[in-house]
Amino acid sequence: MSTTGIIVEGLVKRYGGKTAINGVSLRVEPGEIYALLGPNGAGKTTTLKTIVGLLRPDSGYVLIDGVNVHADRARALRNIGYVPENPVGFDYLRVREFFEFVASLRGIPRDVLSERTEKYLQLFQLEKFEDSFMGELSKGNLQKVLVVSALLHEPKVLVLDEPMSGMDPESQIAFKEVLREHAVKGGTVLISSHMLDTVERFATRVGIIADGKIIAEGTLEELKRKVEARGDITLEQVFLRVLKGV
Ligand SMILES: Nc1ncnc2c1ncn2[C@@H]1O[C@H](COP(=O)(O)OP(=O)(O)OP(=O)(O)O)[C@@H](O)[C@H]1O
Repeated sequence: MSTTGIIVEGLVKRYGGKTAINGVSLRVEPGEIYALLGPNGAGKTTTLKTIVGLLRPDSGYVLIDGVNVHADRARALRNIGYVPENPVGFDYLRVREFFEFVASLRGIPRDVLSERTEKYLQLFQLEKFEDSFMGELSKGNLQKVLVVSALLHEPKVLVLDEPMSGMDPESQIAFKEVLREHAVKGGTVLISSHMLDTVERFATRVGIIADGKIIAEGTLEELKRKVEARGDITLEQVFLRVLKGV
């Protein structure tokens, strides 16, 4: 069986006595955009942080393109672009300097960096902020800068925690296009979101998590069948029915 993309098996993560995720398993193949949905506190952020190696699971494992994240984090990270839920920057670095810093960590040559930053700054309407300090940016613009920084090394796997929450509509459109393009080229995308009407239009598969467990998973059509819905029904309605156990 192929081990490319994301493989998550039996993840359990506890914070002290509290079990945040309890046996989460999922697979995201190259070419897929998998949306992880769930109510507040369901365990989305904990799952994503564990997948990118920021948290160590109490049990279970994660393979990114065949590399065990918790056994060989440095190697696994080469293939991951991660955008955290709460954007945090380096207040006294200019946007341009931040990208140079990321490029030096990632080993991106100067000419490649300038080509990529030009492309993404334009795409996300960030050109005029290139010389701004990160600490001066609005939340949405900081979020976009972090999205760009996660794309700079063109990772195979993107893990994105509610990346669109602060973005204006034009940037959301550009962002969705970037994700589609990434998937079409054989990349893998795992995204958490509360924006169900948006997710419905670009996710190829959806997982619904509640109380630390994936309670339903599939394409929108498969989920509709699961809740025995007939006719036109939105992802939002499917989501509510799954949570109610209908
Ligand atoms: N650092 C922490 N210490 C203790 N408990 C935590 C910590 N982080 C999260 N939790 C708890 O773990 C559970 C899962 O939280 P998590 O942030 O993963 O959920 P989420 O689905 O991302 O929520 P939201 O949609 O509100 O962002 C919640 O009960 C939360 O209170």
